[in-house]
Amino acid sequence: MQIARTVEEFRALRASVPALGVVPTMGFLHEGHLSLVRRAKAECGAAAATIFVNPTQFAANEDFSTYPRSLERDLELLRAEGCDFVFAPDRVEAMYPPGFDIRIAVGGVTTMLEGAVRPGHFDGVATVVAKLLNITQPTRAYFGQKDAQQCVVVRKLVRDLNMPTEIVVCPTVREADGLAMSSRNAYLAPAERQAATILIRALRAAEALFQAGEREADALRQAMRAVLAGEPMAVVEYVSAAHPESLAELERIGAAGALLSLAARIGKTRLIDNLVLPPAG
Ligand SMILES: Nc1ncnc2c1ncn2[C@@H]1O[C@H](COP(=O)(O)OP(=O)(O)OP(=O)(O)O)[C@@H](O)[C@H]1O
Ligand SMILES: CC(C)(CO)[C@@H](O)C(=O)[O-]
Ligand code: BAL
Repeated sequence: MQIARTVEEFRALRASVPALGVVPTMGFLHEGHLSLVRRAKAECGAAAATIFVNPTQFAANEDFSTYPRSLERDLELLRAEGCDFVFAPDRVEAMYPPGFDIRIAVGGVTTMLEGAVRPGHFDGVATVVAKLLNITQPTRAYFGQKDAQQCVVVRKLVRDLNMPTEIVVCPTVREADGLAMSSRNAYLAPAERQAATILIRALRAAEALFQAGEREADALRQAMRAVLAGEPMAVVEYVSAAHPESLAELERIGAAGALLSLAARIGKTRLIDNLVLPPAG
């Protein structure tokens, strides 16, 4: 596995393979990230991961400075997966040199859900993903369904800017008790870790209602809220039953299916999760 610490170093590595699958990450890797690397390697022949905790997607009150970091361990895990290349910029200035003055605002799909709670977050994500895709020039880039709105934003970014990379969205990898794997789970104290399963339990309650024939979106949102209310440690930020592409809140679940999603704080830790209700037929 070869490690590039600068854009120039990565470009030299990129030129050595015909096709490349790229997995953008912020590091502190877990099985969710590794599942993406495995798929990139299987589908493209060569795989690369990027590791960069991007300051521009964190608001001033968020956890940029405390975000967990573990480069040596991450590199070991990637090596064990047969990852070919890693782009891990050695300083923030490698991505944002003096005079850097561009922000990409993707528009409509960034205003709700995560975008409403984290203003400016998706400008930071879209800008850094555009840079990472330009730097790594992937045949395909792999993202996790856990960050569902991010997937919608990235697909739109690539489509609207005619970027020649195919975006692949991969299933959310979960712990045995259903908790979606996330680097931020490391913040949870043992009692909080237990309480955190309330997110997937709320989503599954709404999914079960849907499977039993319920099509009123309000009933599904209510079902999620009711389950979340049973966990005193959970402070709910939003629950949503939205159109899977426009992310607009639905009145009824129609032929397109729906994205059920939610965000809650457990103590100081902010967690998100979602489930997709499939399209009809
Ligand atoms: N449980 C998971 N299953 C599948 N993919 C995941 C999972 N968790 C994260 N990913 C994906 O890995 C990529 C990098 O995510 P990131 O480094 O932010 O990790 P994270 O665990 O989501 O961290 P955070 O705690 O910041 O949400 C993203 O495309 C993300 O959707
Ligand atoms: C896509 C990403 C690597 C951009 O910083 C980040 O938002 C993430 O890890 O999901
Ligand atoms: N996994 C999405 C990155 C973030 O929360 O900033």
